[in-house]
Amino acid sequence: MTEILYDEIPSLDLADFTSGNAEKKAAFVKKLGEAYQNIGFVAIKNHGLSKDLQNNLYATIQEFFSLPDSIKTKYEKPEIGFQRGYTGKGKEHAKGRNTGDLKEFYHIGQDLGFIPDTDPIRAEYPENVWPEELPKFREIGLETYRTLESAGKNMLRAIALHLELPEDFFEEKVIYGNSILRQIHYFPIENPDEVPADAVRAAEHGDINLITLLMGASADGLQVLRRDGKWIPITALPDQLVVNVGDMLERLTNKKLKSTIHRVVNPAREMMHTSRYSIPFFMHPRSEMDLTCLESCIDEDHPKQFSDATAGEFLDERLRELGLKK
Ligand SMILES: O=C(O)CCC(=O)C(=O)O
Ligand SMILES: [Fe+2]
Repeated sequence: MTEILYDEIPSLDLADFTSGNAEKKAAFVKKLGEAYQNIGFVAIKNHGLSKDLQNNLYATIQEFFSLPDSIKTKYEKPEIGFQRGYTGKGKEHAKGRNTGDLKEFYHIGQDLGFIPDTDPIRAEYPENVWPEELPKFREIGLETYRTLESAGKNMLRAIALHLELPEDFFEEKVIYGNSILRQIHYFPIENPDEVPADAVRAAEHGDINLITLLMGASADGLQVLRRDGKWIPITALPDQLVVNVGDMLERLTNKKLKSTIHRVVNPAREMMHTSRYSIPFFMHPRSEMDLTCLESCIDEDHPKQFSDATAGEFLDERLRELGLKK
């Protein structure tokens, strides 16, 4: 297949998929499929996340990150691989690197309060961690989590149709899935000479999960690597979410859908003293999901490229590679 080289990521309207108009729905699936077989990224509007909620969440996390390190580290949980609560500056590095990224972040996971007692997945998840300094964080964070999870489910329905699977193929795999809402602060650096010469805000990487939904960031810097080697800046509009394919979906589809490498570059030296905030939602399935390549994505021209693994096994391997798990 000749690859399409986009100069920017395609924009889609999620309402075309959800509004009940069959023609618009089919057109959405086609455009999404084309984008995911090429650049692996789209920007969508009408995703259901209100501007107010986004603003409230940004205001809350800015308040959190401005607390002194001695308070923030109270909410750090190395014993659970930092999967909930705070992760301090420079702790995470991209796969294959040793230099830590110039960021700190805070994780919200699937909240135990919403999972029925009868579902054994409860036992796999740690409790969320809520900073006592910010009483509103819990409500705002969980509402954002649920809204993005529901937008993600719609995107997965469209992906299933593109793969000629039943529309609800992912439904039971993502219910009470291990998704993570990560609020990131790329912190100010007063003296750029004090950080390692090769340290960047986020070194190039592919996301681990099925899909990522990313709220508009507070500043530029995100770039995706096009297949001809050119880095394309992502400039999503304020009303859009960026939604990209992660490594789990790439595995499942035997690379039919592309988990595209991306990074966040440092600003110009004179702007290094400024902060950047961004909030990705990493949509994960339940740990038992089988990521074995779909038979329909394997043929003579596309031999199977991945060994069989469950989502849980794959996640554990990647967390160790990122320095977050021993
Ligand atoms: O900060 C951003 O814009 C993107 C962050 C990202 O790619 C990630 O956390 O996986
Ligand atoms: Fe990413």
